[in-house]
Amino acid sequence: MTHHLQLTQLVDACRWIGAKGWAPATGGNMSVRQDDALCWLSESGKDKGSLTTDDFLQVEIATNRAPSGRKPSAETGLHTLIYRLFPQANAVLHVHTVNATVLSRLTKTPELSISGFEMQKSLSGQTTHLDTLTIPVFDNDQDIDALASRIAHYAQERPLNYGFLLRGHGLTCWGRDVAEARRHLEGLEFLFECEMRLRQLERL
Ligand SMILES: CSCCC(=O)C(=O)COP(=O)(O)O
Ligand SMILES: [Zn+2]
Repeated sequence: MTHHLQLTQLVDACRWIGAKGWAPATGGNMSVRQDDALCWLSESGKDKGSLTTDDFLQVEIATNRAPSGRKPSAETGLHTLIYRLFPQANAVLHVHTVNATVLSRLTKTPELSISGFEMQKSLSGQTTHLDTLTIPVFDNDQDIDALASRIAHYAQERPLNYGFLLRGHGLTCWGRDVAEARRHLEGLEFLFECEMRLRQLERL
């Protein structure tokens, strides 16, 4: 599928994310890969629920530079890191959901473990609720280069699939195309909601 079609699908995904309330107050950023060298990233500071194709900027994956001179997302360095680390990743979605924000703060350890849910199978490669899903949780950082280095270091040591949490900040996830990235986002968010509700009820 050409990147033009993927960009149209990404715009649809952004509207869906906005309607879900997962990108409040300009939070979140989204991208698709064009090829090995370039991706299209949302412009910084815009309401991500009402973007058009004109609100996406071409960015060099190797350098984070935007040839247009316009300002791509403040979190450009995380998108390009994912495209460098995972050649099969072609779409990246970053959202500020309440569940991701709160659960990442409740998780004091470097990883969130989730098991026992049928919906784990919404994530590619997962075949049973009996497996334990491991989602890394990285401390948030305003220094995106430093944050990207920590994530790259983690990926050298441990499997990094589907996505990661940024503590007190949100979820970044990806897929082979926009449809898979959307499914991973919806599946992970469902699992986070279940985990949150279970924890609340278990404290009663
Ligand atoms: C009020 S959102 C704070 C910045 C952020 O975390 C985000 O996801 C949006 O930043 P961008 O530069 O992509 O608009
Ligand atoms: Zn963010």
